[in-house]
Amino acid sequence: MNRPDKSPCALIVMGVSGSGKSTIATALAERLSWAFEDGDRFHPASNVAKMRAGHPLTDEDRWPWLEAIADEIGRVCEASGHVVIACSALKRVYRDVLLRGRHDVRFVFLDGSQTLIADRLARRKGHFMPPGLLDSQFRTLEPPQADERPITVSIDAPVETIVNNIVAQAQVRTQSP
Ligand SMILES: Nc1ncnc2c1ncn2[C@@H]1O[C@H](COP(=O)(O)OP(=O)(O)O)[C@@H](O)[C@H]1O
Ligand SMILES: O=C(O)[C@H](O)[C@@H](O)[C@H](O)[C@H](O)COP(=O)(O)O
Repeated sequence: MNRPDKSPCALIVMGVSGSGKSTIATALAERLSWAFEDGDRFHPASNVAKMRAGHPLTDEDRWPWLEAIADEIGRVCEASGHVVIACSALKRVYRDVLLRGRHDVRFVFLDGSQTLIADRLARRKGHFMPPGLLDSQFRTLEPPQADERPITVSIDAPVETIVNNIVAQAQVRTQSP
């Protein structure tokens, strides 16, 4: 018998660079009155320097980063808190590291074409991640499968519409608008 799904204590907004993770996660956290965490802050400086120099990360680069985010999820959830985290979580094995077997964490997959995302990245200012790494991001991306119970939303819409679509699927309590 499937274990009943607990209402989530954490939502991980995932997708390739430029898909809108930080933007959507911030707006979603505000709508839900949950905490927001940008997964980028858990990177060691060496990872940021590597990406800034135009080199994709390897699995070995990502394990400590993913474990640090999983630790934060555990801290928040064990304290009965709630958090929206922006984290690319490109591969299924990365998502397994983040979950640590929990049933009260769900992934929100920001789904969009490479063309649309490249256009948005071309206009983004002041971020360390070069648009030239987008090809590598899509090559690495393993879209979540049905058994991962993702909340999948198209990014080809205004931010508020995307947030509404997430809330409608996530079965979370919201502040009255
Ligand atoms: N729904 C949207 N419509 C239009 N522009 C968006 C939307 N979501 C994000 N953006 C813009 O796209 C760029 C990438 O968004 P960002 O949140 O930085 O993505 P990520 O955190 O996944 O790298 C930013 O310049 C942001 O302002
Ligand atoms: O390779 C990865 O696993 C991801 O790219 C990740 O390491 C990086 O933190 C973000 O992608 C930063 O860039 P964005 O904020 O543009 O996603």
